[in-house]
Amino acid sequence: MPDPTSAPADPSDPLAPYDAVLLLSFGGPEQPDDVMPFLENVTRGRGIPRERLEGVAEHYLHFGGRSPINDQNRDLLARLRARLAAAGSTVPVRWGNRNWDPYVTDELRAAHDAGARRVLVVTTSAYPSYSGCRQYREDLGGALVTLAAEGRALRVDKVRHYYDHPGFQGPVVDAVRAGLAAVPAGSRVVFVTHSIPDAMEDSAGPDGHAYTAAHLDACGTVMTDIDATSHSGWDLAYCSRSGPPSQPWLEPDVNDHLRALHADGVPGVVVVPIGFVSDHMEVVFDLDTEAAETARELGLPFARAATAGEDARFDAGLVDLLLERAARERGEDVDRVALGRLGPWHDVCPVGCCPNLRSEKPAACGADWVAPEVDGARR
Ligand SMILES: CC1=C(CCC(=O)O)c2cc3nc(cc4[nH]c(cc5[nH]c(cc1n2)c(C)c5CCC(=O)O)c(CCC(=O)O)c4C)C(CCC(=O)O)=C3C
Ligand SMILES: [Fe+2]
Repeated sequence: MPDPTSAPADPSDPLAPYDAVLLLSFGGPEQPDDVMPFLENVTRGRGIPRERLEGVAEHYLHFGGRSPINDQNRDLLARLRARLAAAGSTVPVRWGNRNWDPYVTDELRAAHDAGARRVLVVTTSAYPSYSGCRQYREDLGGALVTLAAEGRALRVDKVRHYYDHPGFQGPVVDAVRAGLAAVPAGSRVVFVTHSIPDAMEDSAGPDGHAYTAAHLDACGTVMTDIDATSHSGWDLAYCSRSGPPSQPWLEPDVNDHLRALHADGVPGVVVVPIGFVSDHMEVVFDLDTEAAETARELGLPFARAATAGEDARFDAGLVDLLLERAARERGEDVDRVALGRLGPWHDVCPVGCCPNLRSEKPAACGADWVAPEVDGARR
């Protein structure tokens, strides 16, 4: 296999015109000493109360101060490299994060120094919202501004959201089936995603409410593939609420919802973390620890369905999306595969999509991005 971190631009590469790929993720601490600095990175300027931060620090320390997310991304990176190489691409693939080492700015700088000028980004966030879309785009934008001031000119594009892609939904269908096989007949399917402030939901996407619309569409589409006699319906619930208590966030909380289902006489639940692509801290703490404990207290049979990220169809789907976007950039007419009723998400986010309600920051990969002037001669 060619060196995955340095390869020249090649017009015959299936990823042309791109000359680098960046897997962009959230990041997480690797050891106990990283926990507080990581949490400060995540919450800087976000108005999160100190008590919430200390509570979340304990979740991480409960798991040895190490988030599972980085190793999951290392594994995904290796699978993307292998699959792209098998597809005949020699374009280097890197991994960078918003909130922890390896940081996105450092990875883009290294990509530039290895010769890259057009980078295609794929994130580990499947749905639109400020947190899942523009915030990643702002960090890319900030990185490009920093690099431009250093004389490094780069262009980045981002693959469309993939909650509606078969590479994401196929594994979820199998996970729901496996979960239902592990609980009593007539159990309820409880899809779970990250809660966000109501104000973020109201403004998600170009016209608002795109976060819940995308989730409900994905859940409904997955359920069309599930035997209707094997369950007693489905709902969408939320986990990981943060922010001050005075601020409304999306509800119901998954724990409250399990209590309500138990009171209704539901014989069991399959909790499906459809909002997350891998078993990171929200899944292993908020669902496998907290929600599982709630179910145990209620005596409610409980199964937690797998996330999509470890399934081979997931990395195959991301590679299809990378190749699709490259083909579209070359002007080819390619079919944009999308399940459900909403149609494929934007390749380039429209102006004002998923706004930052706190401050205006330049965000890459959108129609409102203005490339910074590049200083010096290194371009
Ligand atoms: C929509 C969404 C996703 C899914 C999309 C995506 O994947 O990006 C997501 C993912 C993740 N969130 C993560 C961790 C955290 N999120 C926090 C805080 C927040 N998340 C929010 C939303 C989301 N978050 C919001 C609205 C806040 C409040 C602060 C703000 O308005 O910005 C905080 C601070 C403490 C707290 O407030 O809970 C932490 C530590 C990790 C890493 C896990 C690990 O280490 O394994 C991952 C993958
Ligand atoms: Fe989060």
